[in-house]
Amino acid sequence: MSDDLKKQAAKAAMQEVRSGMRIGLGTGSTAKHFVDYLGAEVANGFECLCVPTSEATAAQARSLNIPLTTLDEIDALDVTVDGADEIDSNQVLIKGGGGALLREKIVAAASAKMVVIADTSKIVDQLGAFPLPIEVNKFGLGATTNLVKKIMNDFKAQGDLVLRAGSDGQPFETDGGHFILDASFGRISDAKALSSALLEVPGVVQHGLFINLCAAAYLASPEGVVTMGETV
Ligand SMILES: O=C[C@H](O)[C@H](O)[C@H](O)COP(=O)(O)O
Repeated sequence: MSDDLKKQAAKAAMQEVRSGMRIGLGTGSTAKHFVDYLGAEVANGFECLCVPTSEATAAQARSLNIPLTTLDEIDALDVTVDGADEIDSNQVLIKGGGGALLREKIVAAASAKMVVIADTSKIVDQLGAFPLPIEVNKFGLGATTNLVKKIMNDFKAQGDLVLRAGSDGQPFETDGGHFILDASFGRISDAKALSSALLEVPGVVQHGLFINLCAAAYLASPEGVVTMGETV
């Protein structure tokens, strides 16, 4: 997706925020543009209190003087704006391509409204072409991997399960100190059942299926920004 389309989606979603709001800040190359736009507004006197979904977003927000807090200091947010790897017509998402899915899901669930920003290439008829990120505890990695493989088999996955590697070739470590398994399903026909099955595995911390969390989406195409769900 072109950077310009990411910017257009992020700019369009700025209409979701008002001065005085408590805002969740997503992670990734699209969310980064939203944080830039928000930072420009803050420089002009816009007031907000924000919770970042990753250390990377926190660093960016601090550099822009965006006031930050935590979900220990406040227990609810008005809105969260975040990217996605896939979105279907029911606004079910796959997220976690950047490894931030756990904090992203915690922040989205604490928000009155989650807004997705992406380009229209992220819209899919059926979820699953993008490998599903599954965040797992380091302890018992082999046993957890076997149980996840069994679930993939039960759900007729068409691809492999891969331990994500970082740029140094070592296993990628999340902000929470966990590993990520990327599960290539090919197609996911029952996201709810898959979610439940994965969460039954003791070593699975969380997965990247976001169900009943996304309320609205701004999706940019070369022809303009289309919306899904309850935009303002
Ligand atoms: O862990 C990362 C997040 O879920 C991202 O929001 C997602 O991967 C989309 O990222 P991008 O906007 O860079 O395509």
